[in-house]
Amino acid sequence: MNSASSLPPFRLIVTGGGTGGHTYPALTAVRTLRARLAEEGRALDVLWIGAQDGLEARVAPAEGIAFTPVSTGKLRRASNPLMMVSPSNVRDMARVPLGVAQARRAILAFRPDVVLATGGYVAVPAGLAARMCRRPLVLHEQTVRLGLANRKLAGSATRIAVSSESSLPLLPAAVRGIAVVTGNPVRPEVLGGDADKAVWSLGLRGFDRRLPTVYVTGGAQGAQQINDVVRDTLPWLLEQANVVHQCGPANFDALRAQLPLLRPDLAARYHLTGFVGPELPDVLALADLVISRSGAGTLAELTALGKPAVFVPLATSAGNEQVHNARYLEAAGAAVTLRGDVTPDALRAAAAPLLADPALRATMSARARAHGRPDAAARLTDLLLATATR
Ligand SMILES: CC(=O)N[C@H]1[C@@H](OP(=O)(O)OP(=O)(O)OC[C@H]2O[C@@H](n3ccc(=O)[nH]c3=O)[C@H](O)[C@@H]2O)O[C@H](CO)[C@@H](O)[C@@H]1O
Repeated sequence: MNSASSLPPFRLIVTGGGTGGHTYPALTAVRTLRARLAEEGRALDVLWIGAQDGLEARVAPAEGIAFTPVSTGKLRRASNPLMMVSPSNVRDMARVPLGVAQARRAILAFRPDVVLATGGYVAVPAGLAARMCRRPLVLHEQTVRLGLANRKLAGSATRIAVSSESSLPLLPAAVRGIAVVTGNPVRPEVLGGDADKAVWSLGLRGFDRRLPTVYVTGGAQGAQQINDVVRDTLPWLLEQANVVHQCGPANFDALRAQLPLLRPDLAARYHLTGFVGPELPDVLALADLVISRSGAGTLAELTALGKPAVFVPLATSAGNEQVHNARYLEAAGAAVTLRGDVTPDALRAAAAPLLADPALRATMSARARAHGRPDAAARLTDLLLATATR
């Protein structure tokens, strides 16, 4: 018998979620750590502390990960500090102490070797509880600047993993010494998609494979602004491309109601969906061009795969983080960013050269790939193992 197999299971608590951008890096870290430990004959026990209404509440059980929901409140940003004292903020902030108490109970019972927090407001109670229970706490930040949850937790962290070197000078000086650049983990299956499988599994029989395929995505919840501009550009777009449009579950019915307005030959090249689930890798493999928000998760995936993109950044996210993300790749010649009013004319002007010129897409693809970090999950796993108490 391998002597390593007599080691007790490694015990990990992950916390974070709400959106895909915070949920999938945690999921990828769990999978990578599990595989790494298995090579040493060691098991991994995991508990995910999340919010009942977050994406993580579906993702963790589907992965066979034990899930404990805790109470938490949205941390709203406000340019005017007085706005922070709104009734909804007071109500939400009052939920955090209850969440800390619930998370503390879970941590004391589970006795993790390390706690990984990947952001989203649900990470705050569990991160604070980790500190109270004196468990090592690793934060992972996907975006260039620390998000609100990670800013609240930075003082409690043992290590802070960031996704790019450009984050380091932006960190509070007091925590710069505990920061490590790991990159933003991308789910391994995202890198191994099959375009033909997407056509088959999504029933895209009307797609014309001689034309490029555009994947439109607004992030897990969809983006109204992208949906509106794509809807208004659709007849033109479908003259020169197939389109897979992920619109967000809440927006699906309203958009579907407009489908009969499309010419049938064009409608055959259009696939509308609320959320792209397990078939995401195949859809990405099929895509020649992506029109999307510039959230950190999407960017990590598009650069790892080398996909040319037209970005429509969410301009109100903290510190205009999505604008920064998008412009960074645009400056590298890997993407185009829509600025100012997001009109059909602006989208047509940005997409037309890319749809017309496969050589241009190939050049942008190579430039995007140069910014990918396929080893991010392995680096984050190294950090978790190095920070664990046992
Ligand atoms: C509105 C908001 O607060 N956005 C933030 C949120 O992004 P948000 O989570 O909305 O978006 P991201 O781009 O980071 O991640 C989306 C993830 O969901 C996946 N996906 C999306 C749609 C779909 O149908 N299926 C699917 O699997 C994507 O492939 C990706 O893995 O967290 C990011 C990471 O901290 C931040 O950079 C964003 O600014």
